[in-house]
Formats: sequence, structure tokens, C-alpha cells
Amino acid sequence: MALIEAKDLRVEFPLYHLAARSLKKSLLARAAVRVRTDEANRVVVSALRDLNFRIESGERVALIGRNGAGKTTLLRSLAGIYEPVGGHLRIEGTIGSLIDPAAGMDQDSTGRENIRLRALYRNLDAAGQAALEQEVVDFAGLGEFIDVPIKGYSAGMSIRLAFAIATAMQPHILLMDEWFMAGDASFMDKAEARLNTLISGADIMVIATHNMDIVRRLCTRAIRLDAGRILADGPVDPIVDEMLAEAG
Ligand SMILES: Nc1ncnc2c1ncn2[C@@H]1O[C@H](COP(=O)(O)OP(=O)(O)OP(=O)(O)O)[C@@H](O)[C@H]1O
Repeated sequence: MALIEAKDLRVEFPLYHLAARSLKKSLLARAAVRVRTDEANRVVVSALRDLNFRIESGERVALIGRNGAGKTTLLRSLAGIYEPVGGHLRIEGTIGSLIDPAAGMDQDSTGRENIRLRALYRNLDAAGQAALEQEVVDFAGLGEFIDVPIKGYSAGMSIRLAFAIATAMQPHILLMDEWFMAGDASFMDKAEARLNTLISGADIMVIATHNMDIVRRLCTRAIRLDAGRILADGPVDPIVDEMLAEAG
């Protein structure tokens, strides 16, 4: 059984480059709600503001909302990439992330070395490591590029490798950003079957996307964010219909 529970969850980003007082002032004046000065007198963007929700086993949740609403920030907070500055986040279950192809990868190491590193993080025994390596190498289909440092990979090659690694083990909680749709067509055919298996095997799925067809097809619940707050939370169709109607 998996669970995600957020209580008054708050995430902020300091804007270090906003050193000039006048710029700070004018920004604060224009976006008084979103940008504030914290206790240490730093200007910060409030990316997520006091979010409360509970996601239980069996739920397929879409994070939707316009650019800058906070979808990716929420996904990354659930993945443990961002630390909340306030509130509480409770996660039960293992997490698999299809969020950022570069996350957790060493750019100076080859594809194969990155797979081995990942197997070590996962505490696999020698047989498990060998099996993971073989499976990922076969699925990624990078040919001799598997033994080239990944900083030399094209965007599509990086996605193939990240996708193959991330989908090689079944998590309880699957977190996805829509980047995985960016693969080339022949790869996506192969990827789709694997993704479907991963989604149906996960207790909980959370996906951040602008694609309402994906939302309607894959999800049972939508959380609509706006300026870091929850605007609506419930069954997909009414929330998506309302958002599309507003967009005109
Ligand atoms: N690393 C960061 N540093 C500073 N501000 C950030 C950072 N990441 C996000 N933000 C800010 O947090 C807010 C939420 O951004 P986020 O990327 O979560 O939105 P989103 O809903 O995923 O948008 P999009 O649909 O454009 O991907 C934005 O105002 C953004 O500028």
C-alpha cells in the first residue's frame, strides 16, 4: 500500500540574482503575492503555497495548470529533489521518477557506467546488477553509444537511457513529467508498452502535463494548480472541462 500526504506544504526558491534593491522593490510591487522577502531578507518566489492533499493506493493523479503554476515543483518535491520550507510531506512506498533525464546521471561516465552506478544505489546483488545492466542496455538500444560518456549524447539518446533505467524496476509510486513523450516514434512504440506495464503495476501515479488527452485517458483525479495553490481537486472531467472553457 502506498500513500502521499501533504499538509500545508510550502516550497520557495530564493532569487539570488535579484540583488538590486530597486529591482526587488518593483518586482515585489508587481507580484506582491508570489514574491516575498523572507526572514533572512532574501527575495523568494513562493512556488507552492500551503498545499493540502492525500493520495491513496489506486489513484492516478494529473497535475494540471498553466505555465508556472507549480506542477513540476510539486512533482520534484514528491521525488525528494526539492526540500519543503514549510509543512509536512508523508510518503509511503518506493518512488520511481520519470522527471528529469539528467537527474541522478553522471555526465562524465558512459551509459553502461551510469547503469552500474544506479544498480549500486539500489543495493542489488551481483546477479541483480548484471540483469539490470542487460535489460537496460537491450531496451535503450543505443548500440556502441552505451560505452560513450553520456555528455556526448543527443537529447533523444539521453531520454532513451533515462527511460530504460527508470522503468527497469517497478516502484509503488510513479512520478512522471511529460518529457518522456519526447522520444522518437520508433522508440515511443516500444516505450508505450513498457510505460503501460509500469503504470498499471504502480499503486499510485502522479503525472504533470499540459496534454488533456493524456489526463482523460490515464488519470482518475486532477489537481489543478494556479500560482502555487490548489484551484481544484477532484474527478478529471469537470476540472478539465472547466479549464478548457476558461482558456476559450
Ligand atoms: N529552480 C528554480 N529557481 C527559481 N524559481 C523556480 C525554480 N523552479 C521553479 N521556479 C518558479 O516556481 C514557479 C513554479 O514553477 P514550475 O516549474 O513548478 O511550474 P509548472 O507548472 O511546472 O510550469 P510549466 O507548465 O511551465 O512547466 C515559477 O514561478 C517558477 O519561476
